[in-house]
Amino acid sequence: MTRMVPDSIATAQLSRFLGAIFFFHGSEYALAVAFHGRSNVSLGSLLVSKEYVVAMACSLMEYLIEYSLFPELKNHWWFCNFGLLMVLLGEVIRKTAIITAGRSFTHNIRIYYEDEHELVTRGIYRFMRHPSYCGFFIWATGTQVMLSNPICIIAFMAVTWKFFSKRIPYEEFFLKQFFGNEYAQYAQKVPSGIPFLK
Ligand SMILES: C[S@@+](CC[C@H](N)C(=O)[O-])C[C@H]1O[C@@H](n2cnc3c(N)ncnc32)[C@H](O)[C@@H]1O
Repeated sequence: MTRMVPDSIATAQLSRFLGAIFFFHGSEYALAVAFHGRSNVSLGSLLVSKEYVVAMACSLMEYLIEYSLFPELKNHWWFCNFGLLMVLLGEVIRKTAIITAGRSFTHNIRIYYEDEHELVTRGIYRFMRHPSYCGFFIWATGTQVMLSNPICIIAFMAVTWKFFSKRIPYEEFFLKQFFGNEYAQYAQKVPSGIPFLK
């Protein structure tokens, strides 16, 4: 006999998902304002791009389709709770990175050196060069584990990985220009923080 998923479970899962999204974007914007001042922060710091909205809409679609066709797929609470843990861990790693880097952390990659920009190698940056990307990678995958979305778990991991595989070399090209040998030595010693990216 098929075990039906009561609507209250879907409500709880979707509430967690929406809660995670609102918290993530709200806190990104709030931290940007705290470090850079409201007049220097645009709505871009909410980090809501067209591609991102499409990805999240697809994940909701996958959830609703699977919920109506295979409700038992959504009924593994240990798996959803594991996703929630990933979301929390991703948030902690990312926000620790933002707070550690302070004014050196900008949502847009700096392509010109500014006086307030110091090379950060302390705190969480001692263990990985791109902790905020590592945190986002775990957070984004966690949102899909939370929804038990098999297709989007793989798709989110692949798309985010590809995105960072292009962004990191671009960002580091400028960091090497700004900080020269100091950054080159740091990059040799410390891993990126994204699986399979040096
Ligand atoms: C979105 S932040 C991401 C920072 C870092 N990649 C991370 O994942 O934590 C991008 C900005 O941070 C700056 N940045 C990256 N690593 C840095 C470091 N170790 N010290 C200072 N600034 C850094 C870059 O110059 C860029 O303007």
